[in-house]
Amino acid sequence: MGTLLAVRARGIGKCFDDVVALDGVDLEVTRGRIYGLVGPNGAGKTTLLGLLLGLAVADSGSLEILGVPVGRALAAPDGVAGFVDGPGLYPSLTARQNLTALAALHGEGPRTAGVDDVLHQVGLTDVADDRARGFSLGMRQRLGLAAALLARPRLLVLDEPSNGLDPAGQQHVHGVLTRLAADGTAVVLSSHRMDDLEALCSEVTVLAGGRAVFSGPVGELAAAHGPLDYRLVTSDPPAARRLAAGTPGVRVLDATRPPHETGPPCDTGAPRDPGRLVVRAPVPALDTLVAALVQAGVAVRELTPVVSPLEAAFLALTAGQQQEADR
Ligand SMILES: Nc1ncnc2c1ncn2[C@@H]1O[C@H](COP(=O)(O)OP(=O)(O)OP(=O)(O)O)[C@@H](O)[C@H]1O
Repeated sequence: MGTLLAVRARGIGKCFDDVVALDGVDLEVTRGRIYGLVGPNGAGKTTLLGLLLGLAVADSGSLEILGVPVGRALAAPDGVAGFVDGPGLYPSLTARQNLTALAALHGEGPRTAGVDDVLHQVGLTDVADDRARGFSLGMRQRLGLAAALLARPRLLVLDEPSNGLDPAGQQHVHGVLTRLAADGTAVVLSSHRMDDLEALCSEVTVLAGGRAVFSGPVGELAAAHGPLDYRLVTSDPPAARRLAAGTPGVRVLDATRPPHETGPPCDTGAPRDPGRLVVRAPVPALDTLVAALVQAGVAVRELTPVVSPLEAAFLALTAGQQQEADR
């Protein structure tokens, strides 16, 4: 079983003076999978990724990478590549020169990829001879990814690889990562974007205040939240409001409150947009409400979660922990 794991971390702790960046974090990443780390700012994501890259050493706990225990010395574990805090590039060199310099450091061999190949993989062939200085953030991210790919890593570690990518760039990078995983590489990435997680990751760890508050399949995270808030637009808003208020399990919320806010619902005072209703309900109660609306001849024109289930779960999981950490 151990050899199937690219990362096996147990009880990882890391402090910076009196700041507890990681507090007993466990992490298991299987080879051939894309694993997501999410969490609010300061949750500990970059710190954890830095440990995987050998840029820092944990204060406590045990860490095994690609089956090899990580020691106390600062060193990039064999078979691992990636970046945290943005890729390190030479701005005055072209994309190709940056990669050629790195390739020379790696030394050519069966375990390294060619410069042209990685440029092609990340879609930078056309700008290969442009200086990195003039690159947009998204292009720098792609070049950083290309640099990591040179080493043909068995574990790829990326800190917010989607930063600055336009939708086409994002799709391209997703394609690269998906192919790598299909070939057996384990990918660990951090992201603030739930769409990244949904599109890419099979499993995810949610960090808040240095602790893992959720670890498991992305689908389970989406289900890890109670009733969602739904936006309800109908042909007869007053009737819909009355019916919603009378349906067991359905709470009518003030449609003017910020959509991400969780906690007890507000009163049902007149919303700014009287045609729109926001209700909080578990799915069975929502079904009952929709049936009641149809029976009363009220047309349902829109019924959508105010935030995605994944986002709602993320907000609910991290809010309490983060407040605790901030105290
Ligand atoms: N080198 C350092 N020196 C001092 N404190 C640090 C250092 N690196 C991280 N920290 C602190 O450790 C905590 C975790 O930081 P980290 O950068 O890992 O969080 P993060 O989840 O990556 O945040 P973000 O989403 O903002 O990138 C923060 O309180 C941060 O200020």
